[in-house]
Amino acid sequence: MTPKPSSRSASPLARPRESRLSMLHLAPESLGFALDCAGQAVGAVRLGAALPAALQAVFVPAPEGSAAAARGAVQDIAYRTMRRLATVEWLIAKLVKKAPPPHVGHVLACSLALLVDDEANAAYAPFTVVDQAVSAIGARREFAFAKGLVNAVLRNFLRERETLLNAAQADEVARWNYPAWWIDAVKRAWPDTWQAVLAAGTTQGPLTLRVNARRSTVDAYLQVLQNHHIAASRAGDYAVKLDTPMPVDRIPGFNDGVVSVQDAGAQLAAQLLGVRDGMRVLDACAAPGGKTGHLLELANLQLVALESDASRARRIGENLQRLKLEAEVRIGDAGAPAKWHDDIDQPFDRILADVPCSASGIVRRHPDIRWLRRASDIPALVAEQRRILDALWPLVKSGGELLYVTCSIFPEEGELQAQWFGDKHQDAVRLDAPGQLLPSVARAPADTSAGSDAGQPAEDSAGANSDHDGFFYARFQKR
Ligand SMILES: C[S@@+](CC[C@H](N)C(=O)[O-])C[C@H]1O[C@@H](n2cnc3c(N)ncnc32)[C@H](O)[C@@H]1O
Repeated sequence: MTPKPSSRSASPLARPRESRLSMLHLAPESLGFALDCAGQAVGAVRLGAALPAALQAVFVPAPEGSAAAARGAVQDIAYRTMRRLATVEWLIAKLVKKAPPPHVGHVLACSLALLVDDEANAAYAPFTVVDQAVSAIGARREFAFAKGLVNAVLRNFLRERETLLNAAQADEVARWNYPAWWIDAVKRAWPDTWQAVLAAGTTQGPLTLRVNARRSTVDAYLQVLQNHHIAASRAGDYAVKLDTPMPVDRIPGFNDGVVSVQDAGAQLAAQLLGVRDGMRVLDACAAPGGKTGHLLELANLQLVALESDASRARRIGENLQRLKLEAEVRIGDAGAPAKWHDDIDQPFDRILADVPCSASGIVRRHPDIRWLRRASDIPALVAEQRRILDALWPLVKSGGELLYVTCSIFPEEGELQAQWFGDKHQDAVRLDAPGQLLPSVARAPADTSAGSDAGQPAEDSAGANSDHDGFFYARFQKR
């Protein structure tokens, strides 16, 4: 789920007039321009905005013609910075005596995020980063005074790089790049594998495709990719993982609906529901429609796709249009069926309850989530998930099934929730399902580093040594 802007800060993207930035005099294709824009996006996330919305807000006023040239670089820098935010904020605190103005701090954070990788993996040469960061700060009239500071901080970092990065390891937050409450929660939940779970979440997820079963097979599609000289491998019954991510419009067959982008762990949902032609199915929290599309690829269904957020619901239609498939899209609250379900006599054969959750299992694709969530969000989400489950259960036909799904790694939203449901609903029989899938990163056989999936099963239900996000699956049948 793409995280929504936090309700705590009503409009983190709207700057008060007095804090608006002055004109930026930089070429849109320069690294300095990208650092400035990424710095603005990081600043918005720090005020509570979701990163995709923050990036969108940065691009809107960008000079004409700059979007295409700069968008990729800005996005890449902002996402990298989110994954290393605690490390770079720790470094800034070490390297400056007095906290700089927020925009200067955010540009510094983005610049350091480009410098912490060793030179072999770095996206830009270190001195280019320093030079362009200084230009970015100098190009805003109100911050030009801080050019010397930015130059000194970045050069000092490069001089003391190893010592500083080693010292950062002693600070858990700076080392793992999650808030302290999150690190504690993962340690409590997964005492034997917590390091691998945290490390997996700071990698960049692969580009995984779902092959449309109506149009092709994994083997046939791998052949198509090979003909296009695109390296890829099987990652599940319908899943293909590209060795190198690429824009979707360059992926063969994407625009025609032969494949969709979907994580290998997420692809299990439609398979676990065991849908057959003619079934009546409710996809209860459906937007943007990833799992809706998969269900319809597997069988001819009477499918109701329910979503509470009208703007997100539009994306279900867009996705299905590309796949040339149809569902009945309804806007409504899954926790209040009386408002959208008037066919009381027609219960469902299958219900997919892909409920709102912490999204803690998909942080490698949405690295901002960890900085937006608060520990107090978890009990609120647990209560909401229970409300939705209680309301949906009466809509399941006798002999029918409900699949409970979260993209969370916290047991409160996973196994504990499934146990609560089974205890409460005596007519619910728990069926076989994967339970908790922890995020895993495919690795070479000899790799036993902390960043590998050490401590996790070598093989799981998403495929042998596959590379997938974190999910929880529980399946219940009504007696
Ligand atoms: C995890 S996402 C669903 C992802 C979707 N199943 C897919 O595979 O593309 C959860 C969705 O539930 C929606 N939602 C949240 N609360 C809801 C409610 N009470 N009733 C219906 N939908 C809800 C959110 O807006 C969000 O789009």
